[in-house]
Amino acid sequence: MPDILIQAKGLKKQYDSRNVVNGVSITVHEKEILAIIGPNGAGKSTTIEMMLGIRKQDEGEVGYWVHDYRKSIGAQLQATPFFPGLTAIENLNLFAAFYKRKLPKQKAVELLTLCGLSEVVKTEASKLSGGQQKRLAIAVALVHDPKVVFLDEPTSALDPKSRREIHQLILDLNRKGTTVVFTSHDMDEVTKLSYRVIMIDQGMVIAEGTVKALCQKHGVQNLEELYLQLTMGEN
Ligand SMILES: Nc1ncnc2c1ncn2[C@@H]1O[C@H](COP(=O)(O)OP(=O)(O)OP(=O)(O)O)[C@@H](O)[C@H]1O
Repeated sequence: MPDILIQAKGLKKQYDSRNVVNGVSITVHEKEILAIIGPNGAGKSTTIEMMLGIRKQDEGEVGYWVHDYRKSIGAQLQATPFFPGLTAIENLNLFAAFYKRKLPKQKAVELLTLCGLSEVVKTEASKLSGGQQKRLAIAVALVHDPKVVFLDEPTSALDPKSRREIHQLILDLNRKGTTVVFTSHDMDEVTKLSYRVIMIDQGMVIAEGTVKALCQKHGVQNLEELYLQLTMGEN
């Protein structure tokens, strides 16, 4: 088993006295693609934000492979605030500066091209389409060559072609050694991309393993069936 990069243990978070994350433990291994799945409101984003250190847990702890982990983790969250009036490439440069990096123009254009944004390099970020903004958020997450990247619903709201391109981007990144943790509601996408899946429901981990092993264990044909079986009876 490759090295452990991040180990979250017993994470709990309450909002308004409601347990939205209720004892979640997640281990992220080096060079894997880990999918975190579960119904709307299950607590996936909150868990990710606690793992990123941007939301404080009420209980539990998160351990990292290095002390200064923020320098080596990238994140595309569901809403990435871009800077108004700045173009795609200017936003990228600004985010690079936050990491104390100077992004050479060629590298910035390469990254935008990798994320399918070569034609809108100089377009104001706020004028990009929803899907293009999502791609820019992914580019921003990669600006400092992170060792681990968290992508929260990287393909939601994308058209099928863009979705495929993001799949390829995730696979390419992983091939180059980047560890990827992502969330998705698309079970085919999860099956195609992930080495391992963690299913969260009502703030708790209800299943964990490879898609193949989980399907065998529960006697189902595919991940969607498993998902429906394990979350049945909920509204
Ligand atoms: N800042 C907040 N204040 C109050 N409640 C919150 C806050 N953030 C999240 N919640 C609530 O916590 C619960 C879990 O939200 P979270 O965004 O983690 O779910 P999720 O699994 O990522 O859902 P989705 O798949 O819809 O993105 C939801 O009921 C949500 O309304």
